[in-house]
Amino acid sequence: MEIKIEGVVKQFPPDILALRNITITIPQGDFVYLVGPTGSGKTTLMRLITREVVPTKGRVLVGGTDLRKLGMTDLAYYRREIGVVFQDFRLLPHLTVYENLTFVQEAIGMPRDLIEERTNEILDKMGLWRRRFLYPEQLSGGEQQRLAIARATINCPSILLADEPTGNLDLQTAEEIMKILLSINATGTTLVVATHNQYIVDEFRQRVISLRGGRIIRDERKGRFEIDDDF
Ligand SMILES: Nc1ncnc2c1ncn2[C@@H]1O[C@H](COP(=O)(O)OP(=O)(O)OP(=O)(O)O)[C@@H](O)[C@H]1O
Repeated sequence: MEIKIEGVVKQFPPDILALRNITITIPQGDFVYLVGPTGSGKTTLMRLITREVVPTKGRVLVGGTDLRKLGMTDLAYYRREIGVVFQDFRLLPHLTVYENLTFVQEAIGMPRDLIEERTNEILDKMGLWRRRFLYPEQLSGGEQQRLAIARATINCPSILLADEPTGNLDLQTAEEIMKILLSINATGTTLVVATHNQYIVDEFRQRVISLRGGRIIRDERKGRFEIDDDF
């Protein structure tokens, strides 16, 4: 599903302009880093795509559908197409690794035998098989993020949004997470990754959209991190 953001302004009350006239197209299968200082609008831009944020002006089209026009039922179906990963993992603490994965499939009415098959497959792929009966707090940061990515992708979303996915991880673990995100992208999933991690952006070169004060100041294929000195 192509993401098209057209002339979007987002104002939060009373007068915070989080996004100012944003226009971008992200084709299906793209890999995009969103970079920029704190408060530049990265998270708000991602929340446009999940429709947690509705534009003050302009529109957001995903797969040709204007998100503003989605009713409750269609929105719920639409959101199945979007996986989300956060810096703080947001796993369910009272469920095991295995249950964190089955839970999201049960929620969309997946048949039990398929749930079991897909859960085992992804546990294996993410190197979490031996951890399957542990609880999130018993995992390392990298393992928790692998589990969060597994959970976000197990229902095969078209788009994966990752907000600072390597923020709490050391460099080696961050690299490992990036390789997983790139392998997911290689299967055709669109990736949008907001990050402050210069090393990762410069090491795994992809499209870089740079925001400053709610505006896009740069949009480059195989871009670099490059934060100006005046910020
Ligand atoms: N729900 C909200 N209500 C009011 N203001 C908000 C809301 N969400 C975001 N903002 C403001 O919008 C601006 C952009 O915030 P946003 O979280 O998108 O920035 P960011 O680039 O993701 O920052 P960070 O790198 O710290 O995550 C900030 O000034 C923020 O305070």
